Amino acid sequence: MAAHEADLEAIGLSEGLLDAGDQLFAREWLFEKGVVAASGLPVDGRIEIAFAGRSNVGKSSLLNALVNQKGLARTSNTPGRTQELNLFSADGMPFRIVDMPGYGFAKAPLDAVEKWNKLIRRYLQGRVELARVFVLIDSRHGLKKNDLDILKMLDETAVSYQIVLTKTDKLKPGQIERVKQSVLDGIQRRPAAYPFIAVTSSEKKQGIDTLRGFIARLLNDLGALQFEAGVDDGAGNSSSGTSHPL
Ligand SMILES: Nc1nc2c(ncn2[C@@H]2O[C@H](COP(=O)(O)OP(=O)(O)OP(=O)(O)O)[C@@H](O)[C@H]2O)c(=O)[nH]1
Ligand SMILES: [Mg+2]
Repeated sequence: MAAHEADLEAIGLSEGLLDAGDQLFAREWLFEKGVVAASGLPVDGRIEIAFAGRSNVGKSSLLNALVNQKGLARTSNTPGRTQELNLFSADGMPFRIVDMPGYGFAKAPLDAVEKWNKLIRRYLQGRVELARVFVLIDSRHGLKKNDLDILKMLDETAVSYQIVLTKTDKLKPGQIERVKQSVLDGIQRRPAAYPFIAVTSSEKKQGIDTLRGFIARLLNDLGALQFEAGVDDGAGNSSSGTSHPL
């Protein structure tokens, strides 16, 4: 097995899953709707994958990098840009992506921030369609108290989540390794945490293909999609390339 394949397998991925992930996001993704209260959420049963994190951590930017469409989700230097649950979908895809308002400090009136916090908690705790939360952590800051509060809540409600370090273009490789290790220590023994930290930069488009691969794996594991992307074994038999348990 090539070193690259072994590296992928170690994190639960494969070439087939990376290809499948690329295919998912080669389509045109569209803004579907903005929701200010849980009662406004769709009832079509489609799987949801949400981006959560402190204000300004880079949720909307990461979503744009994922779908490879620059201005799809609105981004801003001012914390508190995303103020609703913004739903994005693509034709023929059995899942949608949800860009969430941030928690923590925001340049917005206190009552607005409280309303978002309520909406965030309500959504993360009570949405059966929610299959995975990517919890974004700014690589310069690491896990903070309000991140830990969210992780605890997700553990208690058994919503599967995965940590994504953002803005790693702002750090040196050694610094990235240190924050990655400290975050990994912080999620040890957390029941709902996926045991791998994704290292990304939306600015430099780093780690985005890995993230797509994780989404492909999730959909495959849920039985929502079966990928054709195959790995030929040399004898003319093609395996799915998606059958790598952790
Ligand atoms: N250097 C760098 N800057 C980034 C990266 N991702 C996002 N940013 C910047 O960080 C700021 C916040 O990005 P957003 O994507 O709006 O963050 P958000 O988490 O959606 O913010 P809220 O919606 O306000 O909670 C913007 O100025 C982005 O340009 C990155 O990978 N590298
Ligand atoms: Mg945003």
